[in-house]
Amino acid sequence: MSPQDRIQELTDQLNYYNDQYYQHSQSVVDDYTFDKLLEELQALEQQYPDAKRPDSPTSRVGGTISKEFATVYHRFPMLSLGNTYNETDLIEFDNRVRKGLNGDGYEYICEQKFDGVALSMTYENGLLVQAATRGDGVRGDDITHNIRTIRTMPLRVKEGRGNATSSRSSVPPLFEVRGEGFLPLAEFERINKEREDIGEPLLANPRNAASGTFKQQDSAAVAKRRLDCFIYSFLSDEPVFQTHEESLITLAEWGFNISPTWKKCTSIDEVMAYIAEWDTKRFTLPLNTDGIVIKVNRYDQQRELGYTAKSPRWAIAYKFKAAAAATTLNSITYQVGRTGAVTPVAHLSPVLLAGTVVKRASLHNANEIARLGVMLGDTVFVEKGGEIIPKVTGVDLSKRPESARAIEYPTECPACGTPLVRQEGEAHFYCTNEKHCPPQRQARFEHFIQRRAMNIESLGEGKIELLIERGLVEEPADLYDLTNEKLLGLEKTYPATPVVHADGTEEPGKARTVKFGQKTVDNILTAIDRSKSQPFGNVLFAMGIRYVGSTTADRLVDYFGSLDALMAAPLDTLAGVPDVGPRIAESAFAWFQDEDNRRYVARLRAAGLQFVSEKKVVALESDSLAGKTFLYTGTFTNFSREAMEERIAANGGKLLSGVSKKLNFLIVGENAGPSKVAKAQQLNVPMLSEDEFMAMLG
Ligand SMILES: NC(=O)c1ccc[n+]([C@@H]2O[C@H](COP(=O)([O-])OP(=O)(O)OC[C@H]3O[C@@H](n4cnc5c(N)ncnc54)[C@H](O)[C@@H]3O)[C@@H](O)[C@H]2O)c1
Ligand SMILES: [Zn+2]
Repeated sequence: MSPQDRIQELTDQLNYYNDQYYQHSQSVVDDYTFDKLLEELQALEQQYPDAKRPDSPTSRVGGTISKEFATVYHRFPMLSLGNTYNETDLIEFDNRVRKGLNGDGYEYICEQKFDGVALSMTYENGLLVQAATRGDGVRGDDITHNIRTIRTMPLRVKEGRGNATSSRSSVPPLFEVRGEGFLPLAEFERINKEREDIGEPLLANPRNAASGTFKQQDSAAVAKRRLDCFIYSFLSDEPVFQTHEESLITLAEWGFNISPTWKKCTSIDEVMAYIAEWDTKRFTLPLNTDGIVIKVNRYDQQRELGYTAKSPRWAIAYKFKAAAAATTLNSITYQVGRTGAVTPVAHLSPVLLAGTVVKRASLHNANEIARLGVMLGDTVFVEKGGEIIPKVTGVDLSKRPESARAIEYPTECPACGTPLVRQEGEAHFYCTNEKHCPPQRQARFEHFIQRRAMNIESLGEGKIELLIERGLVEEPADLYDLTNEKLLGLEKTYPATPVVHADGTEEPGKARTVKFGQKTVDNILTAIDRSKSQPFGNVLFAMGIRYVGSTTADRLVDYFGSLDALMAAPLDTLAGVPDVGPRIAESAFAWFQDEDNRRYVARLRAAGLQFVSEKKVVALESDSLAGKTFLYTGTFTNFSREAMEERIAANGGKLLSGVSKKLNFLIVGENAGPSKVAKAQQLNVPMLSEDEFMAMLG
């Protein structure tokens, strides 16, 4: 292929990766591969400038803006960062800085390169007035209402302490801060556990999950995922600070969330030491990072060095290659989850990876095994993102031993022998023996006792296992037949699992004894009794219907008010409930048709659980809004949120949760969400002012 053709090919390929990455929150290739291809394109374009295309990814910031949000123009362009994976380039960068500053002394500030989504926040008179994504660097999406859900993002800046020693105690009337929005790892794990629990496909990684969440329309749904943001820069028309360091210190005083991991370095050697220090320490942070950002500290020097079309000349990102290690795949076991999904787990020869010993890694599903082409006995690469369990990412075919054996994916459930099935479009095989498959049964109990369900967590940590084993319980309804007599004195010792240390030595680990003393039994019986007053939404969630997570359960409860109404509802009605849709509706409908499930529900009812919503029923004032659907956005002079919702209900109207074709009216208050308004315009949904709405009430 000619170099010119290669330029065409790379441009198309990289533009496609960018589109997937920024528009669809998906990484088709890993960052290292992407960056190497970009480097190749850059080198070719330098050699053959005539072949360079105007849409080349080397001279543009990767993202674009979307139609779903209002567009905002950035006051200062949001650029990318030059990056490198090696120290030689870093020394070259340092040389360029020195040359550029003509022998003037300089310092660097080193920061973590947080792996999330770039955000820009504008403050006017101390108030957060606008927040936007980077978009194409010039224009971004207005996602102010989503950013307001971030608890660490000040809506109002804390005024300086009035120590009057510098101009920095007073907040300038107009400024912008930039930061990285992210999903904390613990939150990512929580969401995925919940998704697994209700049978939803898992989110691929925290970065993609964060970028997908920031682009959601419904900020109530965004608020449920506890996004966070680290601020790392300050911009204003009037000079406020002399150095980046000063801005970081002051922004923290103003109430911004500044990661305390930054450090001032006076030489490139100190920078290297900082990089070495964080190479493994970064895995202790609450979020993923993928490198270190090195910035010239003084603002006047930053201005002197200036910018390329795409990135500042005064900063560079040193990127860590994903932490990877090679080891042997010894065996695979298959785990069965609550919904019967079978997940293969790779058992490896212990290997040190980013400071911890890894013995197990995730292989996701049968498709993934086929995609990797992996065999037992192979040398495999394992990689660690921030996730707890690392993943197998490739095979070293050159090391395949003659004894390597093909992986035979089980055709029967490893726990109960039921033939496995796979539905069209599903990645997992399932064991359909929902009721009697032991791991599914145990997981059903664990689901039932969790805090957001019946809150009987004193039964955790091996106790359920023991109750099942002794034949005291078969299904969660049996919990309500437990007595002091049946429980007191039960005991079992679980064997130790060996612990492998970083130096390869092994320790036998500790055996664990589960014991039902009087105090434990009292706690359990009290919690079981108290669970009878858990609200109906929790009970519905506890039943463990596939796809019915706790939010969906609450929506169904809000709509139907009682289990009888829910069970009597035809499929169409179920599917019409806001945020439910056909897939969940079918799952719930089928579940309630099943004889066994009906019997189970009857037992829970007999045990005295809540099957009716306690939500107060609003007395009907008029039917002036009958048959009409409403949504409101912003704040109102005459109504609080609750009052607004009550008036709609009391006059026969129905509240929807988002702008759709089903919406009849959008009531627009002050500070209305621009995305809701834009969507309503797009769908031709009429908008009402507060006065117009009051007139409709009559
Ligand atoms: N795998 C793929 O398919 C694919 C596709 C497109 C892009 N990418 C990756 O994304 C990179 C391009 O993304 P980019 O343009 O956002 O550049 P970048 O990620 O290399 O660097 C710029 C970004 O770093 C972030 N950042 C994090 N911590 C920071 C800090 N302390 N100070 C300043 N900025 C900080 C900001 O969001 C900023 O916008 C590529 O180099 C590649 O690695 C991957
Ligand atoms: Zn089974």
